[in-house]
Amino acid sequence: MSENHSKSKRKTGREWRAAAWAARHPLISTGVPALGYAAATAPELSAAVAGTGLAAAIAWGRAHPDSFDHLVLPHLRNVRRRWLSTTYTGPGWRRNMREANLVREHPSTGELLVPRILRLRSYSAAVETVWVKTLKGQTLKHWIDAAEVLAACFNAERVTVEKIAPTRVALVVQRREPFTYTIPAPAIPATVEEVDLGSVHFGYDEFGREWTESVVNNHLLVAGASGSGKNSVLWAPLFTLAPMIAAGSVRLWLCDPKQVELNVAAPIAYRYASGEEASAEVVSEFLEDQQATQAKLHEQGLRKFTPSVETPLNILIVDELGAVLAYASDRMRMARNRQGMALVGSQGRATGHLMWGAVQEPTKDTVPVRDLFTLRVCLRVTAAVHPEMVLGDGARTRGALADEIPNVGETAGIGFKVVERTRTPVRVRAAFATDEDLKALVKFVLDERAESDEQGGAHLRLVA
Ligand SMILES: Nc1ncnc2c1ncn2[C@@H]1O[C@H](COP(=O)(O)OP(=O)(O)OP(=O)(O)O)[C@@H](O)[C@H]1O
Repeated sequence: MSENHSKSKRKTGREWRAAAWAARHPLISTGVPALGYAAATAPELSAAVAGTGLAAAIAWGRAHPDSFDHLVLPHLRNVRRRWLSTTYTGPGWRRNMREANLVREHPSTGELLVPRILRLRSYSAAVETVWVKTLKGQTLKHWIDAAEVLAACFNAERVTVEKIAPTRVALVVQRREPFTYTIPAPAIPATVEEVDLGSVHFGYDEFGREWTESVVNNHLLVAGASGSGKNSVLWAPLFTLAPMIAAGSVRLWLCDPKQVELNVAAPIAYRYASGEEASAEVVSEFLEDQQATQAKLHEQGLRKFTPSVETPLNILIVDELGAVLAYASDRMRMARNRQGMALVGSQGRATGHLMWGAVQEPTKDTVPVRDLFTLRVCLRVTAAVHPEMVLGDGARTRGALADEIPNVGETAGIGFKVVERTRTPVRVRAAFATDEDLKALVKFVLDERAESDEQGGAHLRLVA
């Protein structure tokens, strides 16, 4: 009998469906009638209240654009996108779902079953996220396969899909390039105490949020074609670290095999190597330093270090990993570099020995130690296989279309990183340091050191 009941051919009545909709949208189902009632019974008072509210909003927006854009605009955008565009409301949403093959007929009633929107948030003018309750039996793959059609239906540049719960997905809809401006170099903190190594500024993400990363626990890999702006990703964090570089609690070991990119930072480096041979020496010295620190920590019975002048955080920055690990003429030297960097990659984090490297061609042949990098950024690349190589399996399908970033100067520094917890790619842009910014950074560090010297300070001296 219960079987017969579950196979009824009659659809749920309209009034019950309307009641369910009203219960799911209490603001609209109570607010709209209340407004209608107020307008009908006290039109003058309603008009005065509405007019005052509008005037106050305009005044706020003009007087304090920052707080208005932060507190009010996102809500207005949410309402506009969710309720005032045909993309996500009733018939439009149904049509889009049908185009993308994401609807189904109820087996017994023949009713059209359509995935339901749970929530929409428009974090920036360029991007919105739509949480959707999927139909029974739909998998993440169904949605990922439909992403391209959805982007076309939504009139968006890109749609990426993220699984939130067993029957819920989030669609990240990118309407246009969120980065139409260059992000200026980060400010230099005034003192060491203001530096938070767990949250170092790199730039901004597509949602308009600050892009920060921990530099204590990560080896950083930046991949990108020539001119994609790899250096900006390596430079940006140095601004936040500047007071610690000055104090000697962060030491930079720079390898500049191409002999052009990093030399401006040579005066503030602990070690600076220009050319392949010197770079190999720095890599091997770095490894020796790591091993000496391991022995020291072992002697002191410590399992972890805390960055300080006595036990500094060491960062090995390699401008072109290919030149150090793959393209050089001396095979023995390359093998030593690979072994050295593999040991740094696998054991360095415990002693504060980190490696940051840039690479144009992120293949295993070029960067055999690729998997040891824990923080990876993929800027514009030249092949569709590169985003997956850098960001992990499935990254491109999830929306990391780094190979589709146009090869024009305006896109430099734009790329993707992956949020570890959800494996969702997020579009980011690195801050860009001009030559003047870099000179100011070097000057800051040198001035701080000079001042500290005058006061008998104990920063580690330049050895390069
Ligand atoms: N984050 C950024 N924002 C805006 N413009 C940038 C950014 N990074 C770089 N650029 C611009 O792009 C140009 C190329 O950048 P850069 O030389 O760093 O690229 P690259 O990837 O290191 O190239 P190569 O591998 O050839 O050295 C820079 O001269 C600068 O004008």
